[in-house]
Amino acid sequence: MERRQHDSALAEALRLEQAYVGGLYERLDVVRRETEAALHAEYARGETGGLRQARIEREVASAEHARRLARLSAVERDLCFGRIDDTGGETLYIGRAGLRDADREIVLTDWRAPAARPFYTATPATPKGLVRRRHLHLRGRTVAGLDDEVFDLDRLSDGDRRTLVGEAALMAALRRGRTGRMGDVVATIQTEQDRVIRSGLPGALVVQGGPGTGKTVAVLHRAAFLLYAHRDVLERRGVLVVSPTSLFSRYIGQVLPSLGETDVVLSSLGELYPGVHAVAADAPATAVVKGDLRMAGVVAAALADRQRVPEADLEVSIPVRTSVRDGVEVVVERMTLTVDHATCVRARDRARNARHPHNVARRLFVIDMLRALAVDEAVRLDGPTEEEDLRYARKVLWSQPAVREALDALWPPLTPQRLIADLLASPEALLSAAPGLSGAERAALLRPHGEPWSVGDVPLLDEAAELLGEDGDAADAAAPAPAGHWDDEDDEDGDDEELYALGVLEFTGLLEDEMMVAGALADRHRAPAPARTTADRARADRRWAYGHVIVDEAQELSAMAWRAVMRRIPARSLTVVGDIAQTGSAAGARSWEEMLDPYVKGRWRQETLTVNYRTPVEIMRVAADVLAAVAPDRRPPESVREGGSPPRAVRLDLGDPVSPGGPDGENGSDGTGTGTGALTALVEEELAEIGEGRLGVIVPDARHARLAALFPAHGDLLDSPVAVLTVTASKGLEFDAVVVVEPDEILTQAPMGGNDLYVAVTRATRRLTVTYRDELPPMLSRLGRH
Ligand SMILES: Nc1ncnc2c1ncn2[C@@H]1O[C@H](COP(=O)(O)OP(=O)(O)OP(=O)(O)O)[C@@H](O)[C@H]1O
Repeated sequence: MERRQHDSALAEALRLEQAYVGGLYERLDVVRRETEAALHAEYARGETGGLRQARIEREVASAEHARRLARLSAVERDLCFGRIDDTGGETLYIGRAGLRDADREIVLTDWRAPAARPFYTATPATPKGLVRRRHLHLRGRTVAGLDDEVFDLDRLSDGDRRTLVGEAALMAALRRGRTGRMGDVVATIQTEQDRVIRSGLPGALVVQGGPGTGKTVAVLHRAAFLLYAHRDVLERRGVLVVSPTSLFSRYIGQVLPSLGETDVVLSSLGELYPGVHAVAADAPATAVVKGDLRMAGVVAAALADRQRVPEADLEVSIPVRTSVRDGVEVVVERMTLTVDHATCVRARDRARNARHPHNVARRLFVIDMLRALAVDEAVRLDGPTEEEDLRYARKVLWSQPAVREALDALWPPLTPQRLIADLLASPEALLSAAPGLSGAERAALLRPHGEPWSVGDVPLLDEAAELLGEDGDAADAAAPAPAGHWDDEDDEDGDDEELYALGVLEFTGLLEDEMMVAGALADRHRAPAPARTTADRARADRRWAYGHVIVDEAQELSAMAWRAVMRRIPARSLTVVGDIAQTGSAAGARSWEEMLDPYVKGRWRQETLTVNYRTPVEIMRVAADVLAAVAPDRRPPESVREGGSPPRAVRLDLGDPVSPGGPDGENGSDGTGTGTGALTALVEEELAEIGEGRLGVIVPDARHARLAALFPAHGDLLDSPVAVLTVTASKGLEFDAVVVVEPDEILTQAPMGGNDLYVAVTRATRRLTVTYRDELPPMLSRLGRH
């Protein structure tokens, strides 16, 4: 009887909610059509013609309509996912976007609006004025189910004073199989995550949290929140999300678009320098040296070494008379022009002291040297030495290949790639530029020309680019310029911007850092052209100054990488997310202070996430043992999932890591397996257990190539049912089932091996299996008991 009553009440509630939600979708359709019409009207007014100002205004309006349309399309799925009723009888529906009806009344509240906040923060203990929170589950445009939490303090027992928000909806979300891509969690954001998401824009926020605490997902929602709350600034200046690998960038790539935000730049560390896609990792010893802040001085010294003066006077032999014989021009008389050593030194010092980037300062050097050559030529030929004549003579001299060659040898036009590749390939160049490094450190840096760039090279390239001026400057500096152009040392239009930039530098303390010259910063603040999106422009421009930067898995960044990141955010508005206990890179962070204090000393705030939404309690106990062994002062997060299958260890002999092949037998009768066949069988077994989900095989680096070949991925690795990964590549990812191969080798393969093992055993949402040949490491002994 009671059951029947409940069912009919539920049916009635669903009917009412369907009526409301149906109305919201109708309204969404109307707004979309209106926006489409406005966009077409803008196009119809023509893209050309009219005053420049009017044209720009039209372009801006079109871009705004197009962005709005993209946002409205993105919110179709789960448009409305919640409802709150307060003690005053008010009801609000919460959704992915805000909507107003034809009378401008709010019918759907954007999840980011302040009014929506109680939906995420009310708990039975602190109901924030709510009497009920309802989660709506949609299938397409149909309301398929709902979960209610009624806040009735009188009925609250101590045990009920849980802090999980919308527990039923949360658990339903967590139970879903992994799709290979991270999804948004807008309907089930938890209170501690909400605090991170809505923390203010200015300054540096550090989000520290153990594995699976939703750091990544929370900061992506934070990006969407900041764009909503500060759209004016951030749409112009852009938001950058830096991730450790491009695999991880792809893994998280869907979250912001699903929240209606498509204009955010996602970049891996190896892609931070436009035009380079570095994926290679350096050996730990190399990574440590390359990541050390002393490398900034080494790059500067390497550049200074390329600004030379001849040991004695400069002598250049140029043709003065030629004649044509048999149709070929031959030189019949040459003349040697000289610039004395002291003048060469003066020209070099003057160019250096101007404090312009190398490729810009080169112009000063070349002008001075050409002038000296022109004077010498005039003296030798008894020619005129009026300024006008010298200017002409300079131009003629610059067209002489011998002159160009001589000056290029002293102050060459350089690209960052050329400077760094030349430096790292030459023991002599390294010795000269890095006398402060030990012999072993210099040896660790050496690499042959032509090797692919490593992720650790990217900050060096960035450093070089900052000192050289942009690539375009190298081309300009190499090309002959009209004499008049080279006389103008300053770009007058840039003066105001340069003053503003100086102000910014002083404010942020960068002036003391001398990390960038004001001219370079001024370029970053010049008014944008309206045609391309902010993200497009920012992505292509190494010197872009972002409005906000989010750094995920931030513990992996070296000190040099931080320098490159900070350069992109002169206003120092950034969110830093990570877990010091998961640091895998030997050049990575041991503490947040160590990495951040050089830039924002005493001016950063920290939030800590404490609840693990990924790893079930049973697996987390194993992870906690690992953590206790490698970082006894850190506490693991508390898991909300229970009832996962018990994690297990399986003895499995895969042969030697380096020798190809190894035994190829099947499972032994005692449950011990040998060979890759046994691993394949184990993976099949696990796949059968998880049904639709994904499985990750996490392996020691030395075994990766051979084991990855057993499970070839067709297309993107993330879409494949089985992904074989090194620990570094698995960072930040998660799978329904995980098989960790040879934990002993993971522990010993790198200085931070303990942290790596902690990462590996915390990637599973449901099942964990560890395979080993000889002995389980003592910190995994709990597994041996299963
Ligand atoms: N509020 C939430 N509602 C639903 N799912 C959530 C919530 N918070 C986190 N999750 C899920 O928990 C999992 C872990 O989240 P996430 O990857 O962001 O954690 P993390 O702290 O970055 O982990 P790690 O440090 O191990 O990389 C993801 O599947 C995420 O969707």
